Amino acid sequence: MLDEILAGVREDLAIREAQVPLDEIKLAAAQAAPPMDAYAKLRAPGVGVIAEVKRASPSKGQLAEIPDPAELAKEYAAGGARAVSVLTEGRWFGGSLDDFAAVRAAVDVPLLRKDFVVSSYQVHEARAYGADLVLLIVAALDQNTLSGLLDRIESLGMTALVEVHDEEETDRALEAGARVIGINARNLRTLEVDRTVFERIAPGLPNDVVKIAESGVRGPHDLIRYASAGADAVLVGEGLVTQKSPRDAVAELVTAGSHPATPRPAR
Ligand SMILES: O=C(O)c1ccccc1NCC(=O)[C@H](O)[C@H](O)COP(=O)(O)O
Repeated sequence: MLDEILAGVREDLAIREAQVPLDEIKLAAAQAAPPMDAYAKLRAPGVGVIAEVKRASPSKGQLAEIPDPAELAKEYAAGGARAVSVLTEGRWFGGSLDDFAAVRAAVDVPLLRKDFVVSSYQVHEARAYGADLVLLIVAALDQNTLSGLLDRIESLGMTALVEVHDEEETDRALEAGARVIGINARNLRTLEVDRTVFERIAPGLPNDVVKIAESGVRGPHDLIRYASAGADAVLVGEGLVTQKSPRDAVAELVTAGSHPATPRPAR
């Protein structure tokens, strides 16, 4: 599945690189408003909610139409989302950089570029579009490329969210210098969600690493479960875009995450 997605990403990237030279993208990145300190925001007290603009997925197909991603992002922000994630991959997730630009213009919370980043061109592109966070998927990258992209992201003032699925990938993320690690419960081979993966890996991460539980949050009970295993934030897509009121759905999660009774291990 990952190889198939990556093949399409590389094809689309080659087209953009031919249309807009790297120097032009770098210039636009230099002129963009400075990035927010997403690391600090994600370490704030309580369990944060990163709310995702997600139209479709390989595991579920079409999830929601989302005719106006900016409006959805405003609802997320009004519900108390600590950050917004915008999928920019088009073939499988129905996202685009146009979606990202629209969301950037609409909300003032940190924005994650959620894509399959394999080249520094995409990192500069993310900055040019106003990203504060960029996703790096360990399974998609060799170690040199992972370290190089992470350094590039941080040198541009953004924060890398480094995604792992198992212990070996976690070791690679830490070796590369990840400060924010997303543990994704969705197995990239089977596409099944196993929430115990977070519970297994998160307790072994250093205290200063921000721990994000990705996938499988369908309501406050899932957030509370991830919180008790040490999550600083949860990344939620399907559980929000399929709701009648995404604002209320975010608010419910935020309330669960800020409740003093929500159990979280001490740092
Ligand atoms: O969502 C998928 O089917 C998927 C398949 C292959 C690679 C990545 C995939 N999803 C990306 C994500 O990480 C999720 O969008 C994100 O964690 C939110 O998950 P959910 O709340 O379960 O929609």
